[in-house]
Amino acid sequence: MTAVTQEAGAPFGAAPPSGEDAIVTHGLTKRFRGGQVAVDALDLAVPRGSVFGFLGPNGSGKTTTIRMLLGLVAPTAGEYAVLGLPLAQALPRVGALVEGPAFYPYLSGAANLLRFDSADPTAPRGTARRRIAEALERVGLSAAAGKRYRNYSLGMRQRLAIAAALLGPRELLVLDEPTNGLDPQGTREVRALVKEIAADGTTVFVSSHLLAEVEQMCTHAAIMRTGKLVAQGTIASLSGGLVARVRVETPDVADAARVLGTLGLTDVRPGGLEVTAELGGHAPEQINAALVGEGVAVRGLAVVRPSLEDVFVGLTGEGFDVDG
Ligand SMILES: Nc1ncnc2c1ncn2[C@@H]1O[C@H](COP(=O)(O)OP(=O)(O)OP(=O)(O)O)[C@@H](O)[C@H]1O
Repeated sequence: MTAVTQEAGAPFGAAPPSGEDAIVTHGLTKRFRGGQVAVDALDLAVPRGSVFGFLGPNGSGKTTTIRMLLGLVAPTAGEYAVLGLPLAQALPRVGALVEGPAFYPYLSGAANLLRFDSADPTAPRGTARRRIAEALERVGLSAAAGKRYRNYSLGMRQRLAIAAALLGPRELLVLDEPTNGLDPQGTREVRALVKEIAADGTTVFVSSHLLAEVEQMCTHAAIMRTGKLVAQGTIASLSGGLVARVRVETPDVADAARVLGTLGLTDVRPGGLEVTAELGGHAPEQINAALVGEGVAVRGLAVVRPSLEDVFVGLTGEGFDVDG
């Protein structure tokens, strides 16, 4: 664990068992000069093998946290461990994309990666070509390896940036807002790539201000608000505290409410032209069949599952789009 109160890079406890968390922080805090607390006593646990979404509105402290984890910014207080190792030993096993790397527009993707690789004094020269070919292969750019960077699409450019972070075997990939500024196609490419990389066994820690993106792409998430952790856990456990509801659109509101009650659904709420109720363990198709069987005119039936946005609103009383 790298602690502010002890020598930087000191390990946390004994050598980690293989199941240990990829990232752990305790009370991690960053106060900038001028008094701004960007990260406030953060306790984070990122399980190995997870795709961990670090979610928060702009200014909530995501980039500052990532910069601390990578040793780019010194914490004011608290401690952290990356891969259970002293930071100097951990970093060669960590690929990171924090600010997009500067690529030369007139060089090919492969030539740009070669420049990147050459700048790494720990990378053995003799195997550079193989490393680059493997990184390009991993991000699906083998066929475009010889194409000039300036002719790459936005998605290809970001995949090349991720390839630069994957030069060498990595146990952990840290991506700061990797879909920011991409077009829809590029966003799809990067999201798919993140899933592929995770499927190969690499832990991915990815920041985002997009709730839906984290819900789609990640197995776990931590939700930040103005430097503080609001909640963390698996995506299912985060929204598990909130229950799914069924919504029936019908002009026969009273009859529909009665049928839902008879079926054993709870918290039945009749409205203008709809009735909602907690779904519980009921199958939507059986609810529909029962309603129709009782002569209720069903215009629409939907299951409304709680989203991370509902979790955020439930925990903070605010919409997600608050600015830190
Ligand atoms: N070098 C700095 N000096 C002073 N304040 C800073 C510095 N860097 C960041 N901050 C402030 O710390 C807070 C958190 O910023 P940070 O960039 O970590 O948030 P973020 O969640 O990554 O947001 P974004 O997605 O907009 O980058 C913000 O209020 C920001 O203005």
